[in-house]
Amino acid sequence: MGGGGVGLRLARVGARLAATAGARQGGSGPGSRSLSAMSSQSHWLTTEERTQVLLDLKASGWSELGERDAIYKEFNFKTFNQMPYSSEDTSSPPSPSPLSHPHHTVFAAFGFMTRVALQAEKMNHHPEWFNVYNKVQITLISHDCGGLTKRDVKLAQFIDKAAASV
Ligand SMILES: C[C@H](O)[C@H](O)[C@H]1CNC2=NC(N)=NC(=O)C2=N1
Repeated sequence: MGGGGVGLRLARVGARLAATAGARQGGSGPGSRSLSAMSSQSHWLTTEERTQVLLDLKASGWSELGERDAIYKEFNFKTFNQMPYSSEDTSSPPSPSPLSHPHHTVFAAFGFMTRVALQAEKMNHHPEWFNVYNKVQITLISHDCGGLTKRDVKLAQFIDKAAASV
């Protein structure tokens, strides 16, 4: 997918300028930026940072969404990472073996999503995602900023690590 087009780029620049203008306002009376605006502003990427991280993220399978300033990636799990019986259980595994069970991929996707969900809670930054069986589609965007920020990059990097360790 392309870079989002001129309209989106202009919207992004507009959002940044608005954030900067808010920051310049300062003060504590009405019209000054809120605490959340202050913290979200610090999450914006510089143009240089953005170029570099997007290169890295695209190399690992993320793409920019056309309609919003967000990134997207689809994960398909094939490996089995979670036994549907206790690992302490010394009895023989259920038959047929979970390794050959068509649903083993569902457990892998669940394990992955659980890790990501815990990290998202820790960061107070949450993915938009869709899961069916072994497929997980993820969109990352900072809703409060209306675009891609450092928080999305950090979460994307965590997600890639979590997927690799399933
Ligand atoms: C109230 C709460 O802090 C906010 O809704 C947080 C939660 N998680 C979030 N996640 C994302 N991706 N964007 C946000 O703006 C966001 N805001």
